Amino acid sequence: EAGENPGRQWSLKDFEIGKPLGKGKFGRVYLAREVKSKYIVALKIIFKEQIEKYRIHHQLRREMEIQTNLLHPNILRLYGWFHDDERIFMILEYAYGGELYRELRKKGHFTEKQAATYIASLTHALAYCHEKHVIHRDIKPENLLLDHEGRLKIADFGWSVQSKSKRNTMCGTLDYLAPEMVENKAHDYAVDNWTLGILCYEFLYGAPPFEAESQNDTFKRIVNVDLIFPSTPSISSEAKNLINRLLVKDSSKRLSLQKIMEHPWIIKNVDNL
Ligand SMILES: COCCOc1ccc2cc1OCC(=O)N(C)CCCNCc1c[nH]c3ncnc(c13)N2
Repeated sequence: EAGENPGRQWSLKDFEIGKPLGKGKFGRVYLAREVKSKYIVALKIIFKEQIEKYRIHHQLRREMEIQTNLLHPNILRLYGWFHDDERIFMILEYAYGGELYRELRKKGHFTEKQAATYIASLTHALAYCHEKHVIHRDIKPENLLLDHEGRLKIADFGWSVQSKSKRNTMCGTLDYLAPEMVENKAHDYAVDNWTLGILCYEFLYGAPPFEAESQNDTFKRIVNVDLIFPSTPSISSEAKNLINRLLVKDSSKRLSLQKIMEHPWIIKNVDNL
């Protein structure tokens, strides 16, 4: 399998490129097959001029070092990478189920059982990242993928940082950003806990809680934690309790990842805990 000899130098001639899987800000992802082993992978192709233009070379390098060292069932594997004169190629685990948000748009919203299962998977993956001093900071539905068994995989670590200290660089779309980030204050691991609250709400209602016409209105709703639970779909009080304990302005008062795993809504709705 592609990961067996990580040290070896890969090149484009080792792969047959298949259908495009999607287009991101900095690159396109394709289905691909390693010629000798016939192993199926995803190949993310990023143009070097894009990297120079957006001056994200060091960030991309950090992201690839981080993702190579992360080994977790809910984190998309980065098996290795190579480059030619104008492109960088990332050899990634292929997620057959594609992007989770397509699933969310198709279904409108997930059942409480499905939402709780995804939140538990994300919590496990984040606990693992925080143990390795990695803050993801940019978890949003299009960076969440599903494998052939419908298991959640976090893909893009574009904004992750290997950090012990507090960070305060703006990043990501506003909807998922915690108050301390949109207020450009120093922030720490707890931003990922806030994002779990945003995603839990979005999985259950089909849209993020602070969505608004303008970025400025979203900004105001986030910093005021202007949280409203619509009457439909009708959601259990346990689910609302979890969301209320994650979308807390004071980052030190947000429910910890450990406490999320022990929350009654998770215990009640997730099978293989
Ligand atoms: C700096 O980059 C770090 C790595 O980022 C990614 C790795 C793998 C990705 C996506 C990644 O970033 C987000 C992105 O490019 N899009 C939103 C466009 C493509 C969406 N994926 C579609 C997809 C379907 N089946 C897949 N199996 C594996 N990986 C996939 C996909 N995508």
